[in-house]
This record gives sequence, structure tokens and C-alpha cells, in this order.
Amino acid sequence: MFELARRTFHSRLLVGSAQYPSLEVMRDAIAASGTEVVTVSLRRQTAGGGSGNAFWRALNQDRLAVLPNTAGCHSAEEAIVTAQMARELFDTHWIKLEVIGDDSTLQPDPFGLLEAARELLGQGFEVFPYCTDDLVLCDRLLGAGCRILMPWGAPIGSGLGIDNAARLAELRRRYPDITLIVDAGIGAPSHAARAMELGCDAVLLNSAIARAGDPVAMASAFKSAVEAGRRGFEAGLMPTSREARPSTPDIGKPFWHA
Ligand SMILES: CC(=O)[C@@H](O)[C@H](O)COP(=O)(O)O
Repeated sequence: MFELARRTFHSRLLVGSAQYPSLEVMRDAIAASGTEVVTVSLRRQTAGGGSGNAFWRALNQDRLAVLPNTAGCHSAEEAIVTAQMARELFDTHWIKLEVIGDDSTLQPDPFGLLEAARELLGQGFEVFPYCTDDLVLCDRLLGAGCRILMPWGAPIGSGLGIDNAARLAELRRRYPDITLIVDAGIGAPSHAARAMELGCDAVLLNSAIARAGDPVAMASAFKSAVEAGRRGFEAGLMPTSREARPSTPDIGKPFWHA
């Protein structure tokens, strides 16, 4: 069981709803992933508009929690207005807060993010901030009242995986009680397993499933990887060392004499 913003879920995999080759593939991939939380961009997918009705039917909202996001926003003001509209349209106070600061890396703007987070927390939102792994920024976001951190593993859509394992581990060590979700940059199931082995509570990804050769099969692979990574973390990974240590220390001695 996994507690997220005072709600209980079984799956630790959160999935995006963009870039799928078709709505049918999106629906089947989301089902195969086992996810219970799907993030939706207000700016790309307004409820009831354009392909909206078919989109919402495909999403199966009875089973899924919708996490609206402010993808595409480049300032605190823009993100705040987008979040307010999302609250009206989707009837949820959850918001995945994205304020992009650099267009080539899609790196979040830490200053705009913090400003928007403060304002939205004051307005009663549950803020899921898409951030870098910068310790000072994360500390400020928590100080502002965030209870969830969503640091990237690598730039959005890059598929590079966990480029910052030491810093994610440090965030986990410093803040054992906050909800830590790796958001962005995951390219392969092994990357998701790695994030979970580091002690992250969950993983959010989109491109690696939507842009896979077979998104439905890939979604199922990610489901298994997240579960395996979590089980590995809970089992307690062995300490690592640069020095070899024989796995059979006393070769030649029968084990009952060891
Ligand atoms: C869908 C969404 O919210 C993305 O902005 C998110 O950050 C996932 O990134 P990837 O596409 O790299 O998985």
C-alpha cells in the first residue's frame, strides 16, 4: 500500500497521458501499467473539448485519480492561473506544478516554482512540484509546505534514466517522511527499478511507455520493474564496496566445518 496525499493506492507507478499513438493504445497501456494515478495537461487536454470526450472515456476516471499538471507554463503567474482552472475543470485540489525555466532542457525554473508553490499552497492546493534534485530548492519547497517532492531523474523526454542517483539518495536520507517521486527522464524499466531501489516512493513517467515500440507491453514491464525495485528496497540492499569480497570465503572447507 502506498499513501499519496492522504489517499491510499496499490500502485507506485504514476503515468502520463500524452504522446500515445492512439487513445485505444493509451487506454490499454494505462490498464497494463496498473497505475491508479494519471497526469493530464490542462493546456493540452481540456475536459470536454477537442478530442476531450473520447479522451476522458478512454481514461476510465472511475478507477483512476487524475493529477492535472501545468505543463507548458513558463512563469509562476501562468502556472497559478492554469492550476486554478484545473481545479475547476477536474474537481481536484491536486496539481503537478511545472514551471519551465529552460526550453532546451525543460529544466524547471526554481524561483518561479517556489513562488507558485507558495501561492497555491496558500489557496489550499496539494502541490506536487516537478523540481530538480537541488537540495536548497527542495528544502525551500518543503519549508513552504509541500509534502511531496518530484525531482527529475533526467530531462523530460530524454530517456536517460537516473542521472542523479547520489542526490536522490541524499534527498531520501534527509527527508525520510516526505513523499519522493522521480518525475521525468526515465527511459527503461531498469531506470524505474533503480529509482525504487534508492528508496523513492514512486515513479512518474510518460515518454518511455507512450513512445515504446509496444506501449502496452512496455507498460506491463514498468509495472513489474516498479514492484521489483520496491521489494528490493524493502528487503534491504547489501552494502556496496569497490573492493572484492569472496562470496565463498573458505574454499575447500566443507560448509558444516565453517
Ligand atoms: C507527463 C508529464 O508530466 C511529463 O512532463 C513528465 O515529467 C514525464 O516525463 P517523461 O516523459 O520523461 O517520462
